[in-house]
Amino acid sequence: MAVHLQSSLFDQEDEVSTRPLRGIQRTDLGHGAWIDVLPQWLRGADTLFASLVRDVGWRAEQRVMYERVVAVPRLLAFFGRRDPLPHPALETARTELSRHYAAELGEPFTTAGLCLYRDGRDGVAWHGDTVGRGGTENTMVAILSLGAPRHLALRPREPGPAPVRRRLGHGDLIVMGGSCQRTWEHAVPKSARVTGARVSVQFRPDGVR
Ligand SMILES: O=C(O)CCC(=O)C(=O)O
Ligand SMILES: [Fe+2]
Repeated sequence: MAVHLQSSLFDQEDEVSTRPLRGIQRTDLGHGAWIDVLPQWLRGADTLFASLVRDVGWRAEQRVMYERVVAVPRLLAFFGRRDPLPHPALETARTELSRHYAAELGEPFTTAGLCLYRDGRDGVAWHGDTVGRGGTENTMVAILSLGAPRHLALRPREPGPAPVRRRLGHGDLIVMGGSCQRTWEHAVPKSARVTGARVSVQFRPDGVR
């Protein structure tokens, strides 16, 4: 697949590994929601990005909108708890996240959802991950971002707290936690300023979608 990785996204270590999660910074969003952010969590992000773009069986999806079938503007792949992940570094990343959040989350991260945003015309509209337990229970969704930087925008469902926006760069980690999936919504807005492709890897516990 012809996707473009900016040459300024330098992280050209061949070996892919994660840095300690110790320094992760929490922001309380209000309404019981929070985000944790750790820039440059991953070393060797170029290698992992290239490998995922090349090796993952990306699927185009369609959905019905205003009675018409339209293409979902991003490519997708999903790995359930028993599926081998498409790169060993993702297994390590999932294990590290499960260890770091064990006490607070009370269960491990198990599944991995992958999205490929081919350029700035791809994006995802406002939503919460509420298909499963995230609609009724506190949970966590951890996102590793690779490739061209994109914004993750967050807004509360009920008025009160101010919306927030985080620029997710190559190798960055963001974790949405607490009530975030049911009391807030998130989106990756389309943008004419985006210069290349981005891969997002979302780790979730069982039953959260
Ligand atoms: O691209 C991202 O990091 C967010 C993806 C997302 O919100 C989702 O797939 O549910
Ligand atoms: Fe989401």
